Amino acid sequence: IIITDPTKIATDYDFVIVGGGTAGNVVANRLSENSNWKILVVEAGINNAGIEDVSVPFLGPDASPNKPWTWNYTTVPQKALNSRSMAYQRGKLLGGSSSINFMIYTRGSSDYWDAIAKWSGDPGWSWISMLPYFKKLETITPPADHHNTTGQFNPLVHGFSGPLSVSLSGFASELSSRVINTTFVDHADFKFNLDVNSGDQLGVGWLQASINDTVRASSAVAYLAPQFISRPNLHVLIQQQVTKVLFSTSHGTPAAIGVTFSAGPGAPTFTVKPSKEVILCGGAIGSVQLLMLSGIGPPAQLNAFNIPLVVSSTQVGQNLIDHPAVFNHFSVNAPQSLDQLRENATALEVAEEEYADEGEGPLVDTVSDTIGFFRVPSNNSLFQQFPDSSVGPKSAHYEFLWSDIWASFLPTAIAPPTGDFVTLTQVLVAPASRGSIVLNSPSAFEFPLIDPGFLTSDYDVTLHLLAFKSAKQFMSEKSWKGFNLGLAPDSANTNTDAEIIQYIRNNAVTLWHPTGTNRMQGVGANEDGVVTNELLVKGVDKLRVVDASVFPFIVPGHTEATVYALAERSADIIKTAWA
Ligand SMILES: Cc1cc2nc3c(=O)[nH]c(=O)nc-3n(C[C@H](O)[C@H](O)[C@H](O)COP(=O)(O)OP(=O)(O)OC[C@H]3O[C@@H](n4cnc5c(N)ncnc54)[C@H](O)[C@@H]3O)c2cc1C
Repeated sequence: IIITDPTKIATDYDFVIVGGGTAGNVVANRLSENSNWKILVVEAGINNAGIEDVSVPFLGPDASPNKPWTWNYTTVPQKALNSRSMAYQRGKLLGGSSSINFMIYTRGSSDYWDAIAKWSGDPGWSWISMLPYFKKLETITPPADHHNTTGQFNPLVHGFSGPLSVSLSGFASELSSRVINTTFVDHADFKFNLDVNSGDQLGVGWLQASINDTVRASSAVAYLAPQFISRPNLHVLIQQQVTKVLFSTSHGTPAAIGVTFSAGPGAPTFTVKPSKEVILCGGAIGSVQLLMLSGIGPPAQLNAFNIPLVVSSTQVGQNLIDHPAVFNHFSVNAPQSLDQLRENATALEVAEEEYADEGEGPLVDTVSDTIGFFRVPSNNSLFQQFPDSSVGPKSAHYEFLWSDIWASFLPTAIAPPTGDFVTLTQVLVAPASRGSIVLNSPSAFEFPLIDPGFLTSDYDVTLHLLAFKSAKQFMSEKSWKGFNLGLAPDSANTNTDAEIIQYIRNNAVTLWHPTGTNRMQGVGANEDGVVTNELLVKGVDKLRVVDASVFPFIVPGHTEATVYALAERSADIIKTAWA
């Protein structure tokens, strides 16, 4: 049941989940499988239903920022990016960021999950233990054009009956054939990978996306589908922001007993008290801010705003990791490129009609349909200066995505009015730089200060430089002769290493993957983690965090699939704890 009037909620909940985003809806769905438990989700944003920008895959980049359904954060000036600030939006609607993201579905590598298991001392986080959760959460669905997908993914490592639809591209482009062709006829560095989600991610393969036929599959679409949201024991309250977690401190360890929430500054404040647990699923920014406002965080920061300390937890808001990306534009000899959709209103109308009438055409797809993961060779001099940042020998340092259009998230990289382009996006998936989130106000309605610390490690600058050279090499292989006409003017001044580095500092943007700000406790780690391996907040009872903030390091890939799997396992942990 979706509730909009806060006075209509019940008084006898077992669990209160803060945030109906990617993780929150998974946990709500799984806990409400037990009809003896009553669940309340409190979501700050609006309902996702009926928003076109949020549903049509091709419009993904238009779903944010500065929409009524986004948290319009910006970063502080990034000193290693020539002091640029950038938009740092998150989804503020049911589905959270899974309702506004680009639907790229990557699980990371087996190394990644094994590294979390080792870090936390919990074998339940290992690849072998998490693979069943990935299978449980997904249903591989046919692409919109119903082409034969044999040889484009490995069905043995996938699920076919989970809530979340995952599919391959449903609109064939000349670009993707060239990308895949490069792996067969060209350089050995660029090998084909049948399935980058098999645990072995290295190489180039077909991209899997959280799309169901012609529409986005978000955690709201999947986990709050009619058959689930109709459960009488699952209540989802929208447009109410949780402002504080309440603790009982009467005896021994403080225990979370409830939360307060409100529609905004000046609006009435309400309280709800579940009998079992409060579960924070507010995301890597929201959950951090809420913990601090509730008295859990670095004491000096809380003191600065006169917030009474409940538990000193120095790592809340620290260890912010994100993926910096550079969108490289190549002029191409491809009159059929998707650039026509942004240059020619009639072409866009035709595509919209094709989408509406037949469920086909370019609008069924997200920004890319191929993806590649690569390592810098171990004999590179970089590793004489710096330790290897990758999570293991089978894991990438950088990633490529190819788009059949001029794509950019930089206000200054404006698309030329005419011409055809390929965007090769290079992403640093194993960055060494770390940032932080700190409070800026004691009010829940003021944004915290967000500093991803992009490229503050020189190691990351060199990795991006190497990735850029590798991107140019890829685009000059035999398969691209006559097609690739060279770098577009915005990246033409990149002949020397110094020029490339300047170009990277001027052009790097976020891929919106903030991770790690409430990280799990490491076994024997010198520094304190915020949550245990079972995601309980250390130092208090009956409070958990289940979202992208708990990962101790960042996935070499995109974050949504990892959050879905994390939430699936967390639901099992919670069910076992209260069995
Ligand atoms: C523009 C963009 C593009 C992206 N592209 C991709 C991609 O292509 N592939 C990919 O894998 N990942 C992508 N990501 C990242 C991915 O979507 C996120 O990492 C993931 O969805 C995070 O899940 P979460 O559950 O941690 O947080 P979210 O999904 O953000 O959920 C948090 C929820 O909590 C709510 N909330 C927060 N605070 C409160 C509060 N105090 N009270 C009540 N509610 C609250 C929020 O409104 C939100 O609904 C992208 C993200 C963005 C923003």
